[in-house]
Amino acid sequence: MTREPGALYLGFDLSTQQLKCLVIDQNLQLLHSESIEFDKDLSHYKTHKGVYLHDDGTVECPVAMWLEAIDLVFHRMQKHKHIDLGLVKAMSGSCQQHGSVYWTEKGPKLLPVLDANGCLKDQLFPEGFSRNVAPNWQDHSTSQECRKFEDSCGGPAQLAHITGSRAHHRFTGPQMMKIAKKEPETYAKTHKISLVSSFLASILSGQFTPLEEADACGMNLYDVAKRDYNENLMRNVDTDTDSLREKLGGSPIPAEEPRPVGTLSSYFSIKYGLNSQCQIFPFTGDNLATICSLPLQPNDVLVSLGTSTTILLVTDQYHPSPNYHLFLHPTIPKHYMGMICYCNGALARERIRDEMNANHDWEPFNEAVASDALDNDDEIACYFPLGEIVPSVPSSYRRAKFTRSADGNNVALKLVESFESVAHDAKNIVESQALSCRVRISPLLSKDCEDTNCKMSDSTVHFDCDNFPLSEYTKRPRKAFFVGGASKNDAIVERFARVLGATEGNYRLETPNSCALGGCYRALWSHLYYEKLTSAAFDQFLNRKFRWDTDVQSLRLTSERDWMHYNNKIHALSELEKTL
Ligand SMILES: Nc1ncnc2c1ncn2[C@@H]1O[C@H](COP(=O)(O)OP(=O)(O)O)[C@@H](O)[C@H]1O
Ligand SMILES: O=C(CO)[C@@H](O)[C@H](O)COP(=O)(O)O
Repeated sequence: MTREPGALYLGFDLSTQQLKCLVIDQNLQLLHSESIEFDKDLSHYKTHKGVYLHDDGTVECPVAMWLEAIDLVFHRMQKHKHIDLGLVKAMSGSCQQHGSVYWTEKGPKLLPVLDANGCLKDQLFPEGFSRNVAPNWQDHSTSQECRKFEDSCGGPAQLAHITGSRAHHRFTGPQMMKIAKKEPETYAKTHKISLVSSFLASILSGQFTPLEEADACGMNLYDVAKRDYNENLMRNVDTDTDSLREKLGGSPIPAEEPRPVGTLSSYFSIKYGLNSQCQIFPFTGDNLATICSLPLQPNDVLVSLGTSTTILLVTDQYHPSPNYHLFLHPTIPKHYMGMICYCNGALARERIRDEMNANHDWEPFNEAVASDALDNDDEIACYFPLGEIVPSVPSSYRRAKFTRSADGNNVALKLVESFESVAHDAKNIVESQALSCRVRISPLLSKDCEDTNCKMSDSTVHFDCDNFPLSEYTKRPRKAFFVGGASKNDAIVERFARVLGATEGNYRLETPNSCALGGCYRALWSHLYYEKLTSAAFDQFLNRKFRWDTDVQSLRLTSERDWMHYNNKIHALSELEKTL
């Protein structure tokens, strides 16, 4: 491989609560990290945890805030003298999945002519956008639209078969349908629609950029096997499907093809001293970028402890099911990303932390989570301050004590208002979140994956201990990798690891910004591949370059005994979910 000494690569992540940007060199060495926290750094938008949450379940983000954040992140990076932005050869990155940005006819025309003496927000907002806000992935307001999507193709299993997922509130198709029906004037004014990922790529490249194919799988509109939009599903949004295709910018950019969407907009090169030839490669969804941050092998699981908790793995099998999501892999041909996503991850844990300690200090929470003396073996609970995705239930809290029959086959639950102390809630929330991941990822780990998925495909809400033996839910992953904001918390990660029970090791990525890091790696590999400086495929490239000694921290291996301990709670969780 030819070297380009001094070259730098940027990876962005426009996630729920922050815009992050990482800088790496050609050896994958992390040189700098910058982050804009929306609530704190752009507090005039009055977001709470990056979003506006409405009573009817609508959750949205202000587009103008993102524009300000983009300028601010470059402004701050420019101040760091050890980073020469002029050496940046390529950028890529990721954004929260499913969110959509609505452009007026004028919007895309403004992009190439932005004046570096002004700022993004003042020149693009409001006339560039037909909607001031973008739907956020935590939105729960599209039940009717989801039903329509599933009915229009024969049900959840059929929709999952076509698009890789059953209908989900947050998916872009149902969200666009809601806007088209409930805000017809807005929809009529909409000339183009971006996913958050293609929005950021458009801003950076100074031209409207089509969707990236892997991220397009999060819409309930894209036929994964045919690699094209499904006309029948598109009609749920707009009967004029040609016009909808046009709004989406035509066919998505093939996921695995490393070709730049353009070079950096002159707005950024002039204003912040970047190289005008810097290549912009496609941006994707945050979870899709996360799997590019690690050399994952079959049966490895990646646990992303961001605002959401998501559990991810890579597979070459397309065996869709309503119980999980499959997306095209963003960089490896003929591969897919399996995913299970929970809304109630970090924010639900924070609520319990704050009940234990008004100073938002994690210490008391961690003490409870790490404690083996705190006896909660007969307790099970679900903590869903927001409506949950899996199981698909409205906002709810349930706590129960349980007993098992002598033969272990039956569980009797007794719902309770509270446990002995909030410390029990701390340990129970981490255990139940991890246990839900464990049982639901199990079919994706199976060697006889095809059979298992077929058997499970009707059970769209609950995993089901009545009809399937415990062994269906007790497959152990090979390695578990922990990433995201909460992965720096030893107590949470250690407890999660014990429940998941990886057989060959538990690891924490040294930088919690795995999505941005995956973006950096994609930018670097794409640039080298496109410039014919490497012929290695992405996975070969990463396997060769990944530095196990510095990029991940190896954690305690889970013992068989620790892992078996949690078999006892699986049946109880199944029973508890039936009460939701
Ligand atoms: N030390 C910590 N212990 C537990 N959780 C933490 C810790 N530090 C950060 N977090 C959690 O990480 C979350 C943010 O994760 P991050 O991956 O940065 O979010 P995003 O979804 O915006 O990408 C916060 O909501 C917080 O609950
Ligand atoms: O909706 C999903 C995945 O389907 C979420 O994972 C979002 O992509 C946001 O992620 P974070 O802000 O938690 O990183």
